Amino acid sequence: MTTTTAVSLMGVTKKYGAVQAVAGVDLSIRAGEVVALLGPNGAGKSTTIEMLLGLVRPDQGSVQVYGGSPEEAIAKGQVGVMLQSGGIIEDAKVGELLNLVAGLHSKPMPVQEALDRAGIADLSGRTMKGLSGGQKQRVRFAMAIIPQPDLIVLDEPTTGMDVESRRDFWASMHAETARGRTVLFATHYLEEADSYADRVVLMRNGKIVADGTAAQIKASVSGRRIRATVPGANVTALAALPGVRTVETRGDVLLLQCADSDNTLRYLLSNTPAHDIEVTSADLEDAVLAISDGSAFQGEESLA
Ligand SMILES: Nc1ncnc2c1ncn2[C@@H]1O[C@H](COP(=O)(O)OP(=O)(O)OP(=O)(O)O)[C@@H](O)[C@H]1O
Repeated sequence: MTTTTAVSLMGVTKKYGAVQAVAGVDLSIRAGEVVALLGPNGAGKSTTIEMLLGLVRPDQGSVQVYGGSPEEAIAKGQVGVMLQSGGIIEDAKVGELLNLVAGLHSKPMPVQEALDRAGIADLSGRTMKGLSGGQKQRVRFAMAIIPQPDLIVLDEPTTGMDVESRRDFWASMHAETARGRTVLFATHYLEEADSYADRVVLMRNGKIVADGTAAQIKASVSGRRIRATVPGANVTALAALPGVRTVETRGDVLLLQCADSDNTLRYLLSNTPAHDIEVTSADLEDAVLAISDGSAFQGEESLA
């Protein structure tokens, strides 16, 4: 069986004035994958997405979507897009806007179905400008799925949503991925990447610095976190212990990141009045922090 490549970026770069927004990205996404593009502000996520959609032309490199140009894939209705802003007529009613979008595509799903799938059937008669940020995001989601696309691209889709709306949104999204759609979404939320993506692509300074499952990325950061109450702790002495990466204090509570937790525990129990000790594995947040400050990997492509 051949696997279809949905997206292929090769050697893509983009500079804005002196800012190297994207500094050489290679990314291939197979049909059916759900990929999170994760990274801090200014990492180059939106620029990468804009190049993938043909909205921004790369300085160098090539972009292919389903084997053709992004423009061709979009014209064929293969790509549904949900960007952070734009695409909305503030004076239009939700239903009217969706009818307008449906009219632009050759095989749209019925507007009522898009409303239902986005969980906004009750908003059909409402004017866009009266909606909350989270409700507008759901309308954008409905607009993205109307063409019945093979690939859905979402740039920070849950910005402006509260926790419950985010959960509902991802439930709707899950129904789409269960239909076999390929999804690429940019996010700042680690738990979204962890919970909803098959694959996490971490960007920093315009480059991909890690690419793998959330579990692989977590595993790349060996070590443990120790939390303990240590009255009068000598932070300098603890920070100097072999295997201790960082020490944070919150009153008498210490948080230690350690490559060698056994050694650190032995020290704490023998040399300090430490109590209420908890030891936990590094989580995705630790991994991302470690990768982002460059301490986890020597090479850029360790997981790629
Ligand atoms: N149109 C533009 N003109 C000038 N600079 C830009 C433009 N778009 C992006 N940049 C710059 O390129 C860099 C990458 O920006 P980009 O928006 O791609 O990052 P991001 O990872 O999506 O960030 P965020 O999470 O804040 O949305 C930033 O330094 C940004 O200021």
